[in-house]
This record gives sequence, C-alpha cells and structure tokens, in this order.
Amino acid sequence: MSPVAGPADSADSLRQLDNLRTTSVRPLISPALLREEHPVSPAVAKTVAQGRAEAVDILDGRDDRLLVVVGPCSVHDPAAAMEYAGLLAEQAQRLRDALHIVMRVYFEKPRTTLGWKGLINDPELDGSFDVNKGLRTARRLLLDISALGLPVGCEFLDPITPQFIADTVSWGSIGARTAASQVHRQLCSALSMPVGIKNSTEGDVQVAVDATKAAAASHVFAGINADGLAALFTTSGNPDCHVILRGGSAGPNHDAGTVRDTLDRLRQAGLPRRVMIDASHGNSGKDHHRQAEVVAELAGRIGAGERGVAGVLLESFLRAGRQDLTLGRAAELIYGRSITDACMDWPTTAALLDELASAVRGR
Ligand SMILES: O=C[C@H](O)[C@H](O)COP(=O)(O)O
Ligand SMILES: C=C(OP(=O)(O)O)C(=O)O
Repeated sequence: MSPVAGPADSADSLRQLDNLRTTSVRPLISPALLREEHPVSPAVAKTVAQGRAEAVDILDGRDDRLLVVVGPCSVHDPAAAMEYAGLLAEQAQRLRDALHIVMRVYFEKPRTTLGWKGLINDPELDGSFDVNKGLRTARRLLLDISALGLPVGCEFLDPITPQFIADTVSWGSIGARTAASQVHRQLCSALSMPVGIKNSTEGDVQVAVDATKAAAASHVFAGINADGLAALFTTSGNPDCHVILRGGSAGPNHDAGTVRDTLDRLRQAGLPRRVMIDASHGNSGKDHHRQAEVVAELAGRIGAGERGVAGVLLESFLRAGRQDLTLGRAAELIYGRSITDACMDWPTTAALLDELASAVRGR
C-alpha cells in the first residue's frame, strides 16, 4: 500500500513551490501613517495645487510661459538638495513672469542594469535598504522644499510609492524605461498632477504618444490604499499627460523636425499638441556641457516664435559633473555633486534660466 499524504507532507510540498527566491520580508509603514507623521500644511497645499494648475495652464496653452523642471538627477543628500532649493526658489520668484519653475526632486532611479536605486530604496547609500527611512526622508524633503513656495517634480517608478508622496508633487514623470509599461500607464491615469512621459531609450517617440493616450483613459487595476492594503482602483484618466523628447541611442531628438513630427502624431492620436524637451540624457549624450547647447538652440527657436514646446527638463546641481558612489562610503562624496547622471552647476543653470526667460519674453 502506498503511504497517504498527511497535512505535514502537503505543507512541505507547498514550501517547495513558494518564495523560493525571497530571502526576507520586512514590514513597510503605511501611507496613512507617513502622511500623519509628515502632514501637508495649508501653505504647502497651496504651493502643490498652484504648481499643478500653472503647469496645466501652460500645457493647455492658456498661459504663454514655459514650464521648466530643473534639479539634480537624483537626490542623495537632503541638505544639499535644500541648499539647491533655496537658490532655485529665488530664481523661480524672479523669473515667474516668463517661467514656471518646478524643482526636479527624484528619489527613484530606473537603472539600465544595476546600481544605487535612489534615496527611497537605500537612504544610507550603503546597501542597508532602509526603505521606511527613505520614505520618511523623501516626504520630509518634499514638504520642506514646497514650504519655500517652490513646487516639486518626481519620477514615479515603483507603483506603490505614489501613495506615500504624491499629495506633495506638482509634476510627475514616467521614464524612458517604463513608458511602455501598462502598470505605469494605469498609474498615470490615477495621478492627480500632470505627468511627462518619455520616449524610449532607443528613441521611439510613438511609445510615449501611446502611453499618453492610454493614461488619458479610465482603468481598473490593483494597488495599495492609504492603509497599505491591496485594493482595486477605478480611475477617470489623466488628460494632463504629455510627451517628453529625451533623445535616444540613435542621437538627439530636440530638433524642430522631431517636435513637428511628434505634434502630428499627437494630433492623429486625438491628443493635445504639446511636448516637453529633456536637455539631458539622449539629447546631451549625458554630457552636462551639452545641455547648455540644447537650451541655447531651443531658446533661439522659442524666441523666434516656435510653439508646441511647453516645457524643458534640465539636470542641474550645486556642482558640475558626477561622481561614483562606493556603497558604505558616502562620507567620502563631494558635497553637491551628482552620484547618478552628470549635472550642470548652479551658475550655469542660473544663466540658462535667464536665457530661457528672455526667449519667452521675446516671442
Ligand atoms: O537619469 C538617470 C539615468 O540615466 C538612468 O537612471 C539610467 O542610469 P544608468 O544607465 O546609469 O543605470
Ligand atoms: C531616468 C531618467 O531619464 P530617462 O528615463 O530619460 O533615462 C531621469 O530623468 O532621471
């Protein structure tokens, strides 16, 4: 007679099927708890809402200014990010007749292969992955920057993260590596702010047009609610998404011809005709000096009356260039210099903001 499988045997066989590659599961704070610990003040709420409304007015052509999202490639040192925010807030105020300036405050880095994945994932920069601390640090910084009256922009990469921070964000981005992802398009359909969606790393613009169309529609999908529990969401769609031309492996795509072609594609898809230009990434070949050339060319076109470019994205920090992070040796990093993509320094950035403002005033 063959032995009959008992409860212990079936528990053993289940253990052989599940979690074979998960080495630990740790608790995650809930979005509701984090929001209670770091609440949005009335002044911050005003900055966030106004930041969003002004961006939408520019994207819809009701406001003739330029949306400029500018800041470090990634935040790795909140103190340096705050120093940068103080400088940028002054310029944002001074140039507000021509530019709507939003600070790029990116905490999630999509890597080509491997690398530090941002302050939320590893806030100690040492491979300890204290995500709860990362979420707290990120939310606190977003609130502190907004309290200066400066709206913030973030890339959304992990579909769970927005519940923790999205109420503080005035402009969002979907990166080149996730523009084709249905999960991210569904997420965009729910987000309460305008979202720029990038062309692919290969330079395919149609994927960003398709994403913009998908994000404008209603979706039903699974996510987490404010208590951190799985829930089904039904969304109404986000009409404020827009394409970001970031160049690609085949070269830059910030030229007037690609802008015209993209506006045509948007029209054919029944979408509003507007684009944003990323002066960095594939448009600069990741050489921070070339961002200034992209901006100069763009400022010339804007000054000459070109329409359709509603916004510009710049990678800029206190000091120029980039440096390598060795995990666990953050103390050795040079203050104010990027640890992901190379950035322009502050004086160069301030000059380019002036150049863009003059172009807008002149058109
Ligand atoms: O903007 C940041 C980077 O370009 C992106 O995260 C990819 O970086 P990587 O190619 O260094 O991984
Ligand atoms: C990751 C980024 O860019 P891209 O998705 O264009 O590579 C970014 O803007 O930080």
